[in-house]
Amino acid sequence: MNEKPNPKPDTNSKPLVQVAAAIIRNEFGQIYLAQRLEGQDFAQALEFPGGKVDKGETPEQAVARELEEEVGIHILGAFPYEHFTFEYPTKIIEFFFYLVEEWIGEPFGREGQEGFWIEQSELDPEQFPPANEQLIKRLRLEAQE
Ligand SMILES: Nc1nc2c([nH]c(=O)n2[C@@H]2O[C@H](COP(=O)(O)OP(=O)(O)OP(=O)(O)O)[C@@H](O)[C@H]2O)c(=O)[nH]1
Ligand SMILES: [Mg+2]
Repeated sequence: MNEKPNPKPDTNSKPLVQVAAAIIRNEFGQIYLAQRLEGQDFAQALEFPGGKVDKGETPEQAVARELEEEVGIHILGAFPYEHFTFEYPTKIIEFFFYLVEEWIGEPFGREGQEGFWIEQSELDPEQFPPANEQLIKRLRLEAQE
């Protein structure tokens, strides 16, 4: 065959995954974070609770379901905060991050993961998966306003 080399990286073969996650913020301006478990990608990293959007679900439905499953809270509202895609070596993720400030229940690691409340101004991008960098920077900046 006489195919020309393709100068662009072959991103088309990577699966595209939609992920919905929440910035859960309490009245003291602290944010609830979970620590990813052994066996998950980016194990030990901090994350915003959430997960993959299922077939037939909207991202908003997904974030509500994931928060019930992972941290045991029932959210009363979710406001779109950031929407972006990030390319990992093996997949491309489309992220839907929501700000959640009203919920019923007290978040805890329902799947055995550790949970922490951290001051918004003290979030550290290095503790999160690489996709979160810009988001963490924005949250830190907004905490100083
Ligand atoms: N939940 C969550 N996932 C994130 C964040 N940042 C980030 O890169 N991810 C990535 O997004 C993907 C979503 O993952 P997940 O493991 O939470 O998905 P899930 O809850 O549906 O879990 P499962 O696949 O074990 O059923 C993972 O590849 C994860 O590394 C984040 O802040 N929160
Ligand atoms: Mg998850």
